Amino acid sequence: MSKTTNNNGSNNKNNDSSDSDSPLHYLMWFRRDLRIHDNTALAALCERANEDNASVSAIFFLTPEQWQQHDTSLVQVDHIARTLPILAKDLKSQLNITLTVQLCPSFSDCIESLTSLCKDNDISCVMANHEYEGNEIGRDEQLCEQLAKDDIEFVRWHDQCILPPLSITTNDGDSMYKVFTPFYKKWRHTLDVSTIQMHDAPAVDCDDKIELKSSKNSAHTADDIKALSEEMLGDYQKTLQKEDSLQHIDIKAQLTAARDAYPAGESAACQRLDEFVADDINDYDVSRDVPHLHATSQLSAYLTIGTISPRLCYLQASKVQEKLHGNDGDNEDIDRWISELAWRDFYRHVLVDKPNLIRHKAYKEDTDTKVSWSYDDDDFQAWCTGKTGVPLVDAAMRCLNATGFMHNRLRMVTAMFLTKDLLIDWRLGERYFRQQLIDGDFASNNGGWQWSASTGTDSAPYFRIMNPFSQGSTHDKKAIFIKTWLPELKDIPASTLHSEDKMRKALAKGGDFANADYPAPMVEHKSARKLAIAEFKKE
Ligand SMILES: Cc1cc2nc3c(=O)[nH]c(=O)nc-3n(C[C@H](O)[C@H](O)[C@H](O)COP(=O)(O)OP(=O)(O)OC[C@H]3O[C@@H](n4cnc5c(N)ncnc54)[C@H](O)[C@@H]3O)c2cc1C
Repeated sequence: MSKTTNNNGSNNKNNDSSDSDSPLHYLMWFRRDLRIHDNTALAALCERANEDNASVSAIFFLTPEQWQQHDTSLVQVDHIARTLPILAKDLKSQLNITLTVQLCPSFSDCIESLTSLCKDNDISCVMANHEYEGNEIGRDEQLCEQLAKDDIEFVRWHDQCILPPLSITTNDGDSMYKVFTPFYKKWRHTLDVSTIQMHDAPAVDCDDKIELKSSKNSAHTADDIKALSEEMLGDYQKTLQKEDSLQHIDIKAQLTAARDAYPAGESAACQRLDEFVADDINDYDVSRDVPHLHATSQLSAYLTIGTISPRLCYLQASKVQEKLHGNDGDNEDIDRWISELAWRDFYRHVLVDKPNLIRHKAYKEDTDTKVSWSYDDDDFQAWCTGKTGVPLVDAAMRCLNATGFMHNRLRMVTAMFLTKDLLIDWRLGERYFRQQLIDGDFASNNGGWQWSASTGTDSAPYFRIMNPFSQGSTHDKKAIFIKTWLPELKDIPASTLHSEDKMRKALAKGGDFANADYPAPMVEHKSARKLAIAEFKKE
């Protein structure tokens, strides 16, 4: 286990149970790790509590102001809100821990609340899992200082990745990999030669529980947590509804779709993993690029808020690989899926190595001065609303707006279209995705956008620009996905939908589908491609 602490974890007067007869109280601070199994901080805290005969309480802060500042989507906030009562029940029944959920709009409120919670309740040790984004790091550092003043320990554990950020370094020293393939080889090798640690928390023995004294904006039972979370969600929804840029989203329909697709809680996430590993992983390499098949795991929403551990995902996939293909057995499907989990780790490693990314900087800094990005609002709105006249792009954007999810291949296609065909600044697309995605996650989203815009580390070469029409013909041959999301195109043959020239002719005055309620392609791909390449070639 690798951890960071505001002291060395030893000789702390508060944690020496022999010093005093009064029982010790410890606190688990849940953030993006809303699960019980293989939660590194939770396991460490419960083990220590049992050694010290201490009680354990848990806290989660609802931070709507901060979420809004980070463009967290309503569907993701809803997913968190739906998960909390389930977590509260599981903690109580399985680990003898009470979860308190408290409304603390911003991170500075969290620092204040947590400090007074610790003082008021005689809490001597707080544990949490690391978060790697800028504001989160700043919050934790400030809190560390605050708590240290009162000799309260604050210990953080690496938990979000399969292998902790900065742990995979180049062979010649300690620099970080900038390219995925060598990173992946080292990552795989490290996992092959060492046993991966899973951390399951023991139930807490000490019954001397404290009910956290906190403000009226807090809840301690599953029912009260549900009510408080729903109230916060309603306010969050109202705030977002005021934003002009989101007027085209049917928020209620999006919420309903996301709730149907993503039942909340750790058991639901584990069930999804089991089903994927049993039914779909063996076809992954072939089917993962066909959007209408839904052949990927759809675990990202759970991984993002931490209702499932990435190590469990890796272990389950490895077990199937071993069972079906033996110890040395390579299997392209399973290898491919594991490599996607490694991409998730890779982008977190990149973020920790280059914290500037959080300040909206391009990884390849020269692209920030060289490329004259467009900020044309009409073009951007056409992309957001799925009205570009490019069927695969529009179908993907309408799917995102309606469900809060978009298939990986389509994320690449739509991101490339925005940044290369429309030459719009990738940061606008990155933000829009965060505002809609249920799995919105800074590192993976930023990584995906900078890959597509050719501004990132190991990104797509600037001259290799996807043609969104050919992408349709390769990955949605019969246009099943396109027609699902663009019913106005249902009568147009797939071969027409996959050809820019044919579409222009079909939709033009006198064309076969001139009456279709659908615009002609807003740019000519061939000339847009030339312009984009010229921008990147500039000295
Ligand atoms: C422009 C763009 C933006 C993206 N934004 C996000 C985001 O905000 N949050 C997010 O989780 N993923 C993001 N991705 C990565 C990827 O699209 C999603 O993780 C994937 O579509 C989720 O579906 P799944 O769970 O079925 O994935 P599977 O194919 O089943 O993959 C398993 C897991 O591996 C991880 N993973 C897969 N592909 C990638 C990838 N390219 N980069 C990083 N991790 C990956 C995810 O955690 C995923 O759940 C983005 C990709 C692009 C190109």
